[in-house]
Amino acid sequence: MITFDRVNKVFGFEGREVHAVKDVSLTIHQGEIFGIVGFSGAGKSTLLRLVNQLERPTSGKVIVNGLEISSISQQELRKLRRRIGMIFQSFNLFNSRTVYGNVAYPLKLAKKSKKEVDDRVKELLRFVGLEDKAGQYPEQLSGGQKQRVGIARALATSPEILICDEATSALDPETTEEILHLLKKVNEEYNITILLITHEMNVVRRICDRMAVMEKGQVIEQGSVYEIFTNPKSKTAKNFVSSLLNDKLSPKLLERIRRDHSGRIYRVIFTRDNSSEPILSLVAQKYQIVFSILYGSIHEFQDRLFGNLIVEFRGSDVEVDRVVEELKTMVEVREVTEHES
Ligand SMILES: Nc1ncnc2c1ncn2[C@@H]1O[C@H](COP(=O)(O)OP(=O)(O)OP(=O)(O)O)[C@@H](O)[C@H]1O
Repeated sequence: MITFDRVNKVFGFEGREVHAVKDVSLTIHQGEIFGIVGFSGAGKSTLLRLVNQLERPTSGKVIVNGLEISSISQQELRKLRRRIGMIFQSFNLFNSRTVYGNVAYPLKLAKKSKKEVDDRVKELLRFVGLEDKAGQYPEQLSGGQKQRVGIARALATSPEILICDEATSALDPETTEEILHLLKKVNEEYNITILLITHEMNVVRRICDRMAVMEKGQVIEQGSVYEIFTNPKSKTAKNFVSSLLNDKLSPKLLERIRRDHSGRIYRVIFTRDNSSEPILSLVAQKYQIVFSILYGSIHEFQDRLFGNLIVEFRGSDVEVDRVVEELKTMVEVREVTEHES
């Protein structure tokens, strides 16, 4: 659906060159929600802007629906842009137009009849839950409502792709949840492929199927969200993941745990679709030892669980060794050392 094939983008800036996108190769499949994360300046926005030719690549190919877009005519480009909707962190609504007027705008540009415009605007306002706000102006709306208008407007011309540029970064956590839920509905009910950029791992965890991590213009890691969250390879991905999973033990915390707990301490990682508690309880019961969960979390990734727990086992060395051996057949277990914390 969208393919970046060894794409580079170099900007000339105050007499020097900025290599904003470096040799990026990436494929986003039809119907998926794909997230790109990275720190500020990593090149995410530039990569997005290459998809609808707001930027042209310095080298390499950007292919959208089989079309290599740097070689298409102006007319084809206009058509392509109608098939790509876009929403922004700052909503970019027309303040002088009503909610209705904002959503109707791209339809009028596409020269739809009055009835077609009216039917479509009403359908979309219903879809985003704003039927009763049609006559209001953006300044009368909350941030979440404004983004709903942004989404309705982006969907007006029935695009196949929706590009989201930090679409929830200006919203509070509860409103973010509502907008993510709406984006998921856009993806499922209209079968629209979504490409989003964000610096919030929670956004990716909640709705994306696959993801890429960018750093200094390059894609340094890509894969399923579950894969990257449960087994990040690069230092940057590890940092992003632990910011959300909160799974790092500071040396201070480890010291306190050691002081307060005399048993042997292990990190237990669940990456399968089984719940942590019964496994730990069953094995502990079998060998008659006691365990306590000292720290950690269990996260849900769409329909899969990931648990990362710090567990103390109390019993004789032989018993604990047996428990650990048995647990290792089901989950990942490793002794917590100063080094790994
Ligand atoms: N038009 C431009 N002219 C010159 N340099 C640019 C231009 N656009 C982007 N850059 C530079 O390219 C690099 C990547 O910027 P980009 O905006 O793509 O990163 P980003 O990951 O989206 O960051 P942010 O999250 O802060 O928007 C930065 O160093 C930026 O300063």
